[in-house]
Amino acid sequence: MIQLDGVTKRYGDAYAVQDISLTAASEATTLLIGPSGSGKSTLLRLVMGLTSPDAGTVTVAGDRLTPATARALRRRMGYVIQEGGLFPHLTGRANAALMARHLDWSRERIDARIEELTRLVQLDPDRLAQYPTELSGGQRQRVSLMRALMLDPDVLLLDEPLGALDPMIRADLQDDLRDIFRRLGKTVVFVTHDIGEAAFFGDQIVLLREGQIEQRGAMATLLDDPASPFVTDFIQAQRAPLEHLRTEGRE
Ligand SMILES: Nc1ncnc2c1ncn2[C@@H]1O[C@H](COP(=O)(O)OP(=O)(O)OP(=O)(O)O)[C@@H](O)[C@H]1O
Repeated sequence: MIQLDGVTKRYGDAYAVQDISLTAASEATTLLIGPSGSGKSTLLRLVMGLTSPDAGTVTVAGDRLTPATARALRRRMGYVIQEGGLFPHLTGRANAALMARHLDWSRERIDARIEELTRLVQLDPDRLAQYPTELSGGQRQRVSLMRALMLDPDVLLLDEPLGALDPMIRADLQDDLRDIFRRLGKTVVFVTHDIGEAAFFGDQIVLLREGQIEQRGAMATLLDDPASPFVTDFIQAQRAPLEHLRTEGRE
């Protein structure tokens, strides 16, 4: 579980995140959505301890995040970003095993974990000998997910992990990811711009606006009982595929 209490982060005079209190439950997926600049990535970075709040507290799996605990707590969190963030000079395997090697895991233990994760993320094991530039976007994100899961973290944070993928690969990975989240039962926090993706994954949807929570709840609640016109506008701003064909009377 992740808990934020009254968390504020300012850059200069501007609030990136303002007085946010939020619980991301265990064994559930919390979706952060909102316009560009609304504070989604800042929230994830605050949870990772990559940036510290000006006010408020962050608690991860029961432990309060402070400069003193951040390093150890970060090992209990897996983090995946849009382009994967893999090191280009390391093979897929070396990228996935990086933290385990840093922690002096034995070769046997690393090999066993890599094999287990390769099966979980459904990656052809041969791909692991390749460098990130030799992999497709979807394969890269599967390796990124392996890296994030290597130490079997309590928490998985994903910042637009599928944003750079073409629609068919994206749909494939969405199916696989949802299955993986359900199987692992971890606390998952997932940032996306895409309403459809949020609805597909989200047990809880948190819609941010200018660093504050505009509305949270199930997607059906945001649709049927919007807290403000902004909620409706945000949801409706995303066109359904082929919508224009209908409005042009071609269906
Ligand atoms: N390191 C930084 N220095 C200064 N301002 C920052 C920094 N990081 C974020 N901000 C500002 O904080 C606000 C929130 O940014 P953040 O990246 O969290 O938004 P976001 O919702 O993730 O946006 P996007 O969807 O475009 O990724 C923005 O106004 C941004 O310009």
